[in-house]
Amino acid sequence: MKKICVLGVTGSIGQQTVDVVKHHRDEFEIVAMSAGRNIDLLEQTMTVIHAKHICVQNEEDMLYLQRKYKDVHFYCGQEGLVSIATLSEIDIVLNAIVGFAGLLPTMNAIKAHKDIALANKETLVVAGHLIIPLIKEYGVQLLPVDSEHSAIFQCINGEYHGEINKIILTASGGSFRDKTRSELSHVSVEDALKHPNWSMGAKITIDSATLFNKGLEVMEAKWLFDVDYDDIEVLIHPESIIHSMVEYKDTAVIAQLGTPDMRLPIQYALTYPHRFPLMGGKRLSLSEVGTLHFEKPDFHRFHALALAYEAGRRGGSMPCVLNGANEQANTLFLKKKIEFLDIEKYVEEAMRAHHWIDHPTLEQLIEIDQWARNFVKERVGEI
Ligand SMILES: NC(=O)C1=CN([C@@H]2O[C@H](COP(=O)(O)OP(=O)(O)OC[C@H]3O[C@@H](n4cnc5c(N)ncnc54)[C@H](OP(=O)(O)O)[C@@H]3O)[C@@H](O)[C@H]2O)C=CC1
Ligand SMILES: CC(=O)[C@@H](O)[C@H](O)COP(=O)(O)O
Ligand SMILES: [Mn+2]
Repeated sequence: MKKICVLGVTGSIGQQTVDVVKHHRDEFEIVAMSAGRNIDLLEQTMTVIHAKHICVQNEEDMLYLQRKYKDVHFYCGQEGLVSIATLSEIDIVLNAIVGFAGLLPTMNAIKAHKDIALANKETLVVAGHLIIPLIKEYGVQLLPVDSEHSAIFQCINGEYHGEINKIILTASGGSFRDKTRSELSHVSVEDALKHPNWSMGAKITIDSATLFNKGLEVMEAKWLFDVDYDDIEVLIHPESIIHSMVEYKDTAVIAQLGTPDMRLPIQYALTYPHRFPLMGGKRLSLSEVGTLHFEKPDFHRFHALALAYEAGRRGGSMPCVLNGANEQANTLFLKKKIEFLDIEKYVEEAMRAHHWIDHPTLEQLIEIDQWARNFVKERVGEI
C-alpha cells in the first residue's frame, strides 16, 4: 500500500488524483491532504477520502474544522503544509498546489526522504538549482505529473542518458491560438479561460493562453531531463494528442500519444514503473482523429515564450522574477485589473528592472518572488 500526501486536493489535479485513488483503493491510501480556501469542496472530499491529517490555508478554517471533525488532525498555513508533507508514514507527496507556495513543502518533503510526484511546475522553475541536487542527495524519486514531462519520462522509460538529441514539447497554443497579436489587445477573461483541449485551474489556463505555461515547461524540462535550452524545442500541436517527443542522436523520434486526460500522468507518477488500468480512460483512435497538425511557434506573436527562454538561459534569480511577476500579473488579469497583453509587458519590465544574482538561496528566492510581485502591483497602482 502506497501512502500518499496530496497537496492541493481541492484543485483540478487534486480532484483527479482523488479519482485515480478511489479506483485503486488496494494500492493507494491518501493519509494526508491540503486545501487552500475551498472548505466546501474539502468537506465533500473528506466524505470519500478519510485522510487523518488535513491542512488548510487559514487558521479560522482550521479552527472551524477542528470543532466539527474530532478524529482528524488539522494544520494550517505553510508550516502546516510542511508538517503533513513530512509525516513519517507518507511514502510519496503529490504536489498539486499552484504557484510559488508549492516550493517549501516540496523541499522539506525531499529532506524527509519522500518521493515527489510533481504537478507544481513553479517549484522547478524557480528553484531547480536547489531541488535537483537535493533529490540526488536524499536519493528520492522525482516523478513528473505535467503531461508533457510525463510523456518525455515515458518515452525515455525513466532512464536519463546522453543519447538524446533534443526534446520536443508540444503546445496547444491555448485559447487564442488563431488570433493575431493585435486581436489579443482586448480579449476577455472569460474567453481566455476556454482552453481548447484541457479543463484546468484558472492560473494555468491563462498561462496556456499567454504561452507562459509552455515557457515554464521549457524550464521544467531543462531541470527534469538535464538538457540545454538549445535542445528543447516547442512545437504548436493544436490537438494535444502527442503529449511530447524525444529525438535521439540517431534521428529516431519517440512520442507518447493519448486522448487528453490528466489522470494518466497522475496515475503513472503513482504507479511507476508499472501501468494500471485507467478507469473510464478514453482510448485513442487515430482513425477517428484523422489528421494531426504542427507548426513552429512565432516568438513575436508569443512573446512570453521568448521571455521564458531568455529567463531560463540567464538562470540564477531570473526565472524566479519571471515566475513571481507572471503569478501576480495573471491574478490581476483574472481580476480584470489589466489587459491580456499587459501580463507579458509587466513580466518583461520586472525582468529588466531586476538586479540579477547567481545561485539564489531559498531565503533569497522568497525575497525575489515578493519583489517581483510588488513590482507588478506598483506598476498597476495596486500598492
Ligand atoms: N490542471 C492541470 O491539468 C494541470 C496542472 N498543472 C500544474 O499543477 C498545479 C496545480 O494546478 P491546478 O490543479 O490546475 O490548480 P487549481 O487552481 O485547480 O488548484 C490549486 C490548488 O492549490 C491550492 N492552493 C492555491 N494557493 C494555495 C496556497 N497559497 N497555499 C496552499 N494551497 C493553495 C488550491 O486550494 P483552494 O482551491 O482550496 O483554494 C487548490 O487546491 C499548477 O502548478 C499547474 O501548473 C500541470 C499540468 C496540468
Ligand atoms: C495538461 C497539461 O499538462 C497542461 O500544462 C497543458 O499542457 C496545457 O496546454 P498548453 O500549454 O499546451 O496549451
Ligand atoms: Mn503541461
